[in-house]
Amino acid sequence: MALTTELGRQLQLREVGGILLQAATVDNWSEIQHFEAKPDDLLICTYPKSGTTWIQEIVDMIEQNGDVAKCQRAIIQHRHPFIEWARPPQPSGVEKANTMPSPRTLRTHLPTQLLPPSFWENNCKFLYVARNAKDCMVSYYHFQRMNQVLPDPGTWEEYFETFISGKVGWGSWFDHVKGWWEIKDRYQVLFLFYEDMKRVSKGPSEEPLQTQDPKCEIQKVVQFMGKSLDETVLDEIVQETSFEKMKENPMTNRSTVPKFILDQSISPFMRKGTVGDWKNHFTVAQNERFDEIYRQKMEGISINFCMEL
Ligand SMILES: Nc1ncnc2c1ncn2[C@@H]1O[C@H](COP(=O)(O)O)[C@@H](OP(=O)(O)O)[C@H]1O
Ligand SMILES: CCc1ccc(OS(=O)(=O)O)cc1
Repeated sequence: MALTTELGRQLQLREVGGILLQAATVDNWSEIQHFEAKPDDLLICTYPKSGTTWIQEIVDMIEQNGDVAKCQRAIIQHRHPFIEWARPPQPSGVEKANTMPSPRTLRTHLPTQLLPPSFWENNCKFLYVARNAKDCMVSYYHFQRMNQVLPDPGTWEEYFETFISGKVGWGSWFDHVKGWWEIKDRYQVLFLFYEDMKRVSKGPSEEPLQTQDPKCEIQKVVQFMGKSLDETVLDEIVQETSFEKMKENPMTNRSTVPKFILDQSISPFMRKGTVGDWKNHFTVAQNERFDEIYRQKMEGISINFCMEL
């Protein structure tokens, strides 16, 4: 039984263009590549574990003009079709998107080179959220521990090697972030950072004014979406999309996903939601090695990540 389970976990990822994806996604690749985007589509793009669920909830709250009850209409995974998602016999992400009325908000973890070409051809809006690589690695490690349909991550030391070699679902963090950063001025891209969304605003004596202050970043999203919201609605969105609220919200915390898929007794989906948890995982030697690899892989890229707040 243990062997079957282990084999089942190991067989879930296959490559397309050198990028590991879920096997069912690869089986459905032709349908995904032929997906017909529309000019008014908004695509939420992230590398896994970068705050996808958080930005989805923010976007939905904006779309619903801050109406909390409307955001409770469905679990977050069902509100924005995940275009490369396939798990037969459930409808695929493409099928869900095709039946959705416009204007549509969709989501993807695909790197730029694997995105269905129609998104570029239709000059769609892309909302990209990036998270620093070290916290992303930590979050992905715990996610693979609790996600029973993904490969077992092994020990932290083993996972460190797996992650830097890009042998994880959706490929290398470095290539993903670089790819989206490099196209951002040629297309309609709003490029946000998880760390900016978490930044605490300080008072005159450096005292924290709030536990979390993503209002400025939320305002950027509102403008990007071509909307305008009152200050009180913005404040409501800040409150409702805080880590603490979303951790308790069954529509966002994945508590409806069965334990044989996501075992939250191993690690909760809403785990810590902080910047800098990597310091509790990286050894000094791993940190030095990672920084050197980062320098090499991100050479010439003018992107700055905040590693602690
Ligand atoms: N409202 C929120 N504020 C801050 N972090 C959040 C959040 N909602 C989810 N997250 C964090 O985002 C990560 C999941 O990302 P994704 O949705 O892309 O899978 C998890 O990180 P941690 O594992 O570091 O806690 C999760 O806790
Ligand atoms: C292949 C790993 C993986 C990563 C993320 C997934 O979905 S979600 O972003 O948590 O909804 C699924 C599989």
